[in-house]
Amino acid sequence: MVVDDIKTLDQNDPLTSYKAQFALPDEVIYLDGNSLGALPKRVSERMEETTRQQWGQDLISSWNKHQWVTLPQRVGAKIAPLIGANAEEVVCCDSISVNLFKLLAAAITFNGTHVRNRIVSSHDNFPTDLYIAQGLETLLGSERCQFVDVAEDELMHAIDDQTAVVMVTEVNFRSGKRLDIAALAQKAHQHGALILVDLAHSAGVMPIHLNQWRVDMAVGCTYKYLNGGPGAPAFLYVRSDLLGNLQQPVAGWFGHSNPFAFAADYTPDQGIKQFLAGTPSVISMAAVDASLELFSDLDMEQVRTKSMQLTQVFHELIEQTGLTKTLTLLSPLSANERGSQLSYAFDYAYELCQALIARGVVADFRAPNFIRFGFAPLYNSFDDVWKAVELVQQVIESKDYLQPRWAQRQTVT
Ligand SMILES: Cc1ncc(COP(=O)(O)O)c(C=O)c1O
Ligand SMILES: Nc1c(O)cccc1C(=O)C[C@H](N)C(=O)O
Repeated sequence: MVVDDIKTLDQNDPLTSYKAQFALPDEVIYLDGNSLGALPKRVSERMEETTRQQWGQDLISSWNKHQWVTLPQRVGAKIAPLIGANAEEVVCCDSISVNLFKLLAAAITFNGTHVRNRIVSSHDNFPTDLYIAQGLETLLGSERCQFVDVAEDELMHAIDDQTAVVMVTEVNFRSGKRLDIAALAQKAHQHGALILVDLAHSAGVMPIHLNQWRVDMAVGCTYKYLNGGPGAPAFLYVRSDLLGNLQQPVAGWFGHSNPFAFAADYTPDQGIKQFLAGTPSVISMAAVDASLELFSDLDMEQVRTKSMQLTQVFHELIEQTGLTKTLTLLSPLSANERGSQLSYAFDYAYELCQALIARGVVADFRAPNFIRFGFAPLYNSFDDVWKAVELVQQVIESKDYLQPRWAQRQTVT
């Protein structure tokens, strides 16, 4: 592959105009959109309007005038087509962690008997997913709720008649490996279990077909490929025919059928609104709402095609420059089997990551020893990939990663 091939790829990129929609610094090659997505310019404009006019001038009347009160459902409805769901099956609220607690607890109580008491997951899942399941087991007791975590490859075999809910993340945050969600859903249903999918590393970067795959419940975040900003609220999906049959444990007033009646007793809403708990974080959610405008005309197949090309070209260049002698690919070799990231193991991954950041290439390090490059098709170009690999080569060949100054560890890496 030569630089002219890269130019041709950029010239033929149907998504090339999207980059101008983002406020990225000129000198930075940002390959960390899988941790925190870049800032869309329209989000800054919306923040200005939401704070200055809606909050500043219209004050409390904005709950009605600007429909703040229905923002979780309206934002959920915008996320729905991106995940293959109907508008009334999705709400935007809380964090993934809190939404997992609500849905796992609802799934365990839905499936009722003490015989069907297991949450099955893989021990390579994102830690918060594991912690929430462990916490629920502690809360309910292991007779009522037993958490079983197995190797990712063993998931299919671990699903049995004792399984109440299978909890999986579509794209593994370490390796980037993609699971076959339709197959897992089928296996869960054969055993009478539900399936709950974490879409943190999939939403906004690949087509997702929750209804078609027959997924019962899902969660995802909006701060990665949906570019909603740091700490932006998460989303939650429940299949329509389960709505009304599940009861989530955080029975807050925003999940009440009529919150502004201020009744003393809790009557849950029968729709997706039941999964809300308290007052929505209006400002953060307005940011998500604005960012989602970027996705309204997007063809997610096109996004996926470019995402696969970006990871493919990056790894081809790593191979071509002989860097695979130093960096060991942790992600699946086939682009089709991974999400929009590449992870490489290297004993000096932390130092390499710091030396790259100093040169304007932002990737991230994950303990104990790997560097992760995330590719956001809306604002990463093939030229970014070319330049990033050149800089990786420069740092590795010069052994600059051995400089003691890179070894100073930060809390968030
Ligand atoms: C797969 C996955 N699940 C959950 C989380 C965290 O969720 P939250 O901080 O919104 O609770 C992350 C990353 O932050 C993640 O990668
Ligand atoms: N959610 C994050 C945060 O609040 C601070 C720093 C990083 C994150 C992340 O998104 C981590 C991410 N989920 C990961 O895959 O590692």
